[in-house]
Amino acid sequence: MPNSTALFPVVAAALIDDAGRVLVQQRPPGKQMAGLWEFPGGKVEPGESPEAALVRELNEELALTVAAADLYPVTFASQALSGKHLVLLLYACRRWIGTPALLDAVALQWAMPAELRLLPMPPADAPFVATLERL
Ligand SMILES: Nc1nc2c([nH]c(=O)n2[C@@H]2O[C@H](COP(=O)(O)OP(=O)(O)OP(=O)(O)O)[C@@H](O)[C@H]2O)c(=O)[nH]1
Repeated sequence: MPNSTALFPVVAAALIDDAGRVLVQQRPPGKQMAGLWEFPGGKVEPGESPEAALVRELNEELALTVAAADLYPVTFASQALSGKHLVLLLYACRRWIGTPALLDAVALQWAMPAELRLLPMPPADAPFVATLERL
């Protein structure tokens, strides 16, 4: 019989500014992977499309207004995480309304993709950095 592992869908955005920098945020204490730098995003709720989830998360976490049509699929990661199986979908986004606000994370920073290599990030994100460097 095949193993049944619950899929855990998560969406994340590489917000890219005019200088080619990408926004990352630092996870707060008390959350899983606290202190690590990640792409803004979060879990896809039941009944939600990935794009709708990311539009919602960017508004909840950063107070940004983003159109689903401005989210471009880039790549994904697939790995076991805490007894479930994480499927992490990365989108690129170059258009949004507003200025990123610190509503959920402890810190935000804009970094060139090559600079992301210096930041501690969740294991699933490491291949994303190489992909963003090639974008
Ligand atoms: N947002 C985000 N989550 C990531 C990334 N990489 C990665 O492994 N994850 C994992 O994906 C999961 C996302 O959960 P989350 O806690 O951010 O989601 P959420 O905002 O919906 O959570 P909450 O409602 O519990 O606060 C976490 O286990 C997180 O560690 C990433 O780059 N961005």
